[in-house]
Amino acid sequence: MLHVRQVSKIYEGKVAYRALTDIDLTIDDGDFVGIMGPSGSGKTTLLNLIATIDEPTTGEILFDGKTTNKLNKNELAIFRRRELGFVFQDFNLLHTLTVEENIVLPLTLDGNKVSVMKHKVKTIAEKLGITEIMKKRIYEISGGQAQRAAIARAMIHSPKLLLADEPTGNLDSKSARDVMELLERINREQKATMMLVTHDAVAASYCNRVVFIKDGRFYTEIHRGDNRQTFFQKIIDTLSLLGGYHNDVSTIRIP
Ligand SMILES: Nc1ncnc2c1ncn2[C@@H]1O[C@H](COP(=O)(O)OP(=O)(O)OP(=O)(O)O)[C@@H](O)[C@H]1O
Repeated sequence: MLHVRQVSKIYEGKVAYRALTDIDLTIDDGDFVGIMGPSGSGKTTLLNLIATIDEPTTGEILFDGKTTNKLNKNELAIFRRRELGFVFQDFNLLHTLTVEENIVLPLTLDGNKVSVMKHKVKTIAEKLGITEIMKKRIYEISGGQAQRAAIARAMIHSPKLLLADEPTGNLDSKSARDVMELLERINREQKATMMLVTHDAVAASYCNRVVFIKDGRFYTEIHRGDNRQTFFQKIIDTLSLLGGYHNDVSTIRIP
């Protein structure tokens, strides 16, 4: 589905900064990929390039065979709205709207029929276990519920790829686990393809594989297999080899 080919990113400025160098990454349909690396290693840069929020300096990104960095502004807007779903650390929900209004927003923007929207909202709310909070406003719900609502909003148009940037970063460990279990279930049951950037080894252990980057370059990749506990341990071991993670390791959550 997604091919990142020899992608490099240099931020131009008074002093040019090379954030990514020769990154290759393939994401197949139904994959659940975690991206980890020390602070400043280029994770968000990579996510932004895949999300078409920013363009690579060299290299190309192919989505279903199409080079996304060659699309014009209009095509990009449609591509982002139809093919991608986004989940952020701070949820990015509109506080004065209800959960339901937030979730339906992407469909409203795309001019869907009211009856179709109602049906989709109901179905996704049931799937994500948030039916009882649909009429509440965002400031009335917990962080964990807000992230579920954000996932519902990101998934309502059945995107081909769901991108998440630190989706558990603002959650306590119980809510973080609930959110990751939810993402894992959506990945398994709906074969939804997902990529998430995280500092959290527990969150990463729910992925099928984790790609590590260091100083903007590919470092290594590990696969989950059957046992999440063993995978968690492998992630911790890789992070300690990677270095630059001292602060994070000291506050790491126990799975
Ligand atoms: N718009 C920009 N202009 C210049 N430099 C930038 C820009 N965005 C990011 N950088 C630099 O590129 C490097 C990679 O940043 P990036 O945000 O991708 O790292 P990260 O791995 O996501 O870090 P963190 O885990 O702290 O979020 C950093 O050194 C950052 O300062």
